[in-house]
Amino acid sequence: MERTPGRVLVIVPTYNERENLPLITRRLREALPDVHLLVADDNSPDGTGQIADELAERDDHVHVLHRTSKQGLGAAYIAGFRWGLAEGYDVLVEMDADGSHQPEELHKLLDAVADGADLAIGSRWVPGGKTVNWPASREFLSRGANTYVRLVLGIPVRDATAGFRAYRAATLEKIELDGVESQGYCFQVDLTLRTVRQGLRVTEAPITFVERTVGSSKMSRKIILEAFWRVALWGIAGLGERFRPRR
Ligand SMILES: Nc1nc2c(ncn2[C@@H]2O[C@H](COP(=O)(O)OP(=O)(O)O[C@H]3O[C@H](CO)[C@@H](O)[C@H](O)[C@@H]3O)[C@@H](O)[C@H]2O)c(=O)[nH]1
Repeated sequence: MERTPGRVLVIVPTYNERENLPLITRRLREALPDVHLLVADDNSPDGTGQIADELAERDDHVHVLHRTSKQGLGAAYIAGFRWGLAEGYDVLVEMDADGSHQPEELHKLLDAVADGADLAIGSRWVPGGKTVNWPASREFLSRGANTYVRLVLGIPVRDATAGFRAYRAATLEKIELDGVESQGYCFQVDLTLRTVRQGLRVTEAPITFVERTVGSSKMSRKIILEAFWRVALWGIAGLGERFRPRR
């Protein structure tokens, strides 16, 4: 039986996803008809924003946030979270537009939240999780990045870079979104770390990540470097906290 932990908003950040957006919208609406969708578009040159507007005109469960320029995944999600919190949603979900994250698996994350998780992560690297058609280089990078994160930050999460996740609204309210500066994919690690450090409950549910067949990844060297230096700095800051003399 389907269980929902309240009003759910799925936030989909988009940059040049005109072909993917109608398909992912249809799949989500069919899989979970009650959930709402917010498209956070960074003024995509390919007209994704206009496609989103057309979808929203036909369906009152679809909403659009138009942003002025490409400012990274993290900034788009923060804007989406703020919109969702102001509108009173109980659960805010992150999901890619390109079909890598399957709407048909979203119920696993919502079940985990209904069972008490403050953050439920759709994980490729727990038993039962997997990837389909992902190039070996991307798998190597993702596994390496997660090992680096675990070693440097010591957080007990197998897939801290995963982008399919469900947050309780209360979690986002506690983790001080104002202080988040990460722009690229390390945004995912940043929010995981903040959630863990608040003593909140993080659950990983196994998912199948399917490599996109249309459009292209926005992964770049800049995104990898940002993740590398930010994680190192968070690790050093954490060590400083641990060894600070107590008075
Ligand atoms: N608005 C906005 N959207 C963006 C931006 N950059 C990427 N996106 C959107 O964010 C989603 C994910 O981007 P991809 O470029 O397709 O990601 P990926 O390489 O497949 O990376 C996936 O794996 C990463 C590593 O595990 C994850 O960290 C990431 O979230 C994602 O799931 C897509 O819907 C894409 O359009 C941006 O600057 N602005």
